[in-house]
Amino acid sequence: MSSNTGYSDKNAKSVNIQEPEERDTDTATDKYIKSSWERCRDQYKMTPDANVELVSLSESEVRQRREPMEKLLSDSEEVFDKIRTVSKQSGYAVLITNTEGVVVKSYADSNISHDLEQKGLRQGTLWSEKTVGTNGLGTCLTECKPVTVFAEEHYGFNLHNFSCSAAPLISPDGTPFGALDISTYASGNRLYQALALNLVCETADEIEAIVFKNAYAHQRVISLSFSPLRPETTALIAVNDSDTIIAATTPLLLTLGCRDRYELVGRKFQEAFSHNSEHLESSDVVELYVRINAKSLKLFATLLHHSASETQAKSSQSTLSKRSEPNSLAAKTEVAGNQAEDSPLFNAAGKEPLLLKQASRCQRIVNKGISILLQGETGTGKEVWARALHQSSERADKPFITLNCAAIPESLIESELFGYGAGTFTGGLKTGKVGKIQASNGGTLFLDEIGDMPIELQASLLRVLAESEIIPLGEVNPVKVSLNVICATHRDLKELVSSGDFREDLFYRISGFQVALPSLREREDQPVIIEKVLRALCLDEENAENVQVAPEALKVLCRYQWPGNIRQLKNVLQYAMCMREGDLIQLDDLPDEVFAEPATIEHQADQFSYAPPSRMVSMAGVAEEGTEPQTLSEKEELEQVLEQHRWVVTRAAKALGISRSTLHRKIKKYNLFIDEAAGQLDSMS
Ligand SMILES: Nc1ncnc2c1ncn2[C@@H]1O[C@H](COP(=O)(O)OP(=O)(O)OP(=O)(O)O)[C@@H](O)[C@H]1O
Repeated sequence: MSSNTGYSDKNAKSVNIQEPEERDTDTATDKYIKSSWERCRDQYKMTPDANVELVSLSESEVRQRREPMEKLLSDSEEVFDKIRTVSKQSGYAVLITNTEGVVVKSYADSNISHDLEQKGLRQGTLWSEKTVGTNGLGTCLTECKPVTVFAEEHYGFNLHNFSCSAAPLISPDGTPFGALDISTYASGNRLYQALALNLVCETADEIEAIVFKNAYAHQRVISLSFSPLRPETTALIAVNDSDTIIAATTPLLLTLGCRDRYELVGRKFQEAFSHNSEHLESSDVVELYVRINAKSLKLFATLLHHSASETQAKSSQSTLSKRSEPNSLAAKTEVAGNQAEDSPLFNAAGKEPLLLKQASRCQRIVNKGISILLQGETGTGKEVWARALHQSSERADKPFITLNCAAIPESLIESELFGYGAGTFTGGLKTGKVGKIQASNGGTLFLDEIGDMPIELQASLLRVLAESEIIPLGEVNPVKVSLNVICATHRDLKELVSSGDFREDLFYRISGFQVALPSLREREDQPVIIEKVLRALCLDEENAENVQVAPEALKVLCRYQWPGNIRQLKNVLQYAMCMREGDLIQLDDLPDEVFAEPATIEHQADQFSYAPPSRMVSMAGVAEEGTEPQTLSEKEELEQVLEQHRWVVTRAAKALGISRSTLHRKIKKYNLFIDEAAGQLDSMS
């Protein structure tokens, strides 16, 4: 067996080898088949007379690959039953692979499909294009597009008997997580295969919709269709509490003619559809207009379900209105009145109106299993807020564990998080170590500076969050954990997602509800915060209970820009406490930094790693919107590489060493949608 497959030779079984003839790529009619033949010849170095062998994985290797897809397979059982019924009648085998092309599940319900099983169309075989050459599953996964590979379109001569139609299975973040295929013996009639491709696409859409609804079970999900009488069940959109579109399914993107999912995802629903999604009511069909790529379309929207916070708000409102009808204003007042103003969250909010509102919202969702992401500059009180959330929750008497991803070396984050078994590391503790995740079991894990988490670890964290179990390093048995994770960052995570430095699926997993903590200079309650921090410091010093800030000193403090926010304020007041004589902090007691002009403050800001999102430089070095295009040569280089890669964005991005979304933005920025290229553009990649 070829050694580059990564699978053990002992499992390799070859099938039915014949001598193929020279393959003329110009005879391939379908553009995907043509590109695939070229890849086989040029990239995989498959010579036309090479043997095409099938790799069969061992049962445990297959189990390992099926495990992450187990939930999907059980959730989609009904959909699989439908396609199995059709396949049984028509003599097709149904195959589901992971992204490597390993068949993790197959159904063979007819005599023909049993026969196909014997030929290798069964669980455990590997159908990656790199290993087998042009084939339905492998080429579909490589192109990330539905394809039919009919008879002699297969690169391997020994596969010419087959006809396969496959469609990618797309996760809510737009990345494929596998492929679905139906295959049979090739007959002379291509029409059957066209129908098969249709069936496989529709089934893949239904599976995508199921995964989507599960992933956004706590968000507002809306279905959109062209006809009020036929509500589309697979064209779905998820919108968060701020009315921002956070995900859309492939059928919807195709319906709208989006060339890129970010033509929709990330936009405000109100701006895209001229309607606030909050105003959609379940069961009512609402007519909407959307404008994408200079095309205006009429659509019909149905709200499938509310977000968790809305549902909660609605149920508490209805309870209240039952008690205090007919005056709904009175009900609202009662909600406000019920909030314990001295609760940890209200205490952290001070008198800042924006934060008081957030405190009230957080109070409602804190025990609802909704992940909360805290965003704000350094020193704005993200950890204080996280602790307040923990103290306000049902987990208050359980541990609150913090991990600052920016403060420890990347190489240690994994063992800090997951812990390790006895004797796992040379130099590690002999007894092993319990990781932070396990230590926070039942309580709260606060992941500070989540934007600094290494990308490889993000996948492991996502798995832990999805499955609520960890496997400590060097151990084999998983440990169940009850997790409440609060994440915080001073970085613009969306920007990191765009530049490929932060996983989009993790972003949505950790940001069920976002709290933006304002900088100190933006706060309306500066004097209140100054007083509060001063009082806390006075408690630490004997006979300091009467210390006050003189009015002119207070004016200077309120005018200052505070790049280091409340942490810096604390340091400044500590200094002033040492300098003061008597009970009054005077102008002279303040450090020089607070007299700096705003211009110098920007410089200081860098020292405090103060980086407001609007000034953030993207990781891939892309100029921000509105800035001048960098150079003409960058545009030329992009065009050249895109041409080389036939406008398959995924491949071109890889060649350029940038993420797909960054390349999409550059394509837009330089207006590279020339007509003939636009047609070929790998839009959904
Ligand atoms: N609302 C508040 N009232 C009083 N002190 C506060 C408040 N918020 C924050 N502080 C103080 O400011 C300092 C910084 O707070 P905290 O560590 O929570 O900020 P942060 O945003 O998590 O910072 P970083 O991003 O650098 O981790 C701490 O000393 C904290 O006690």
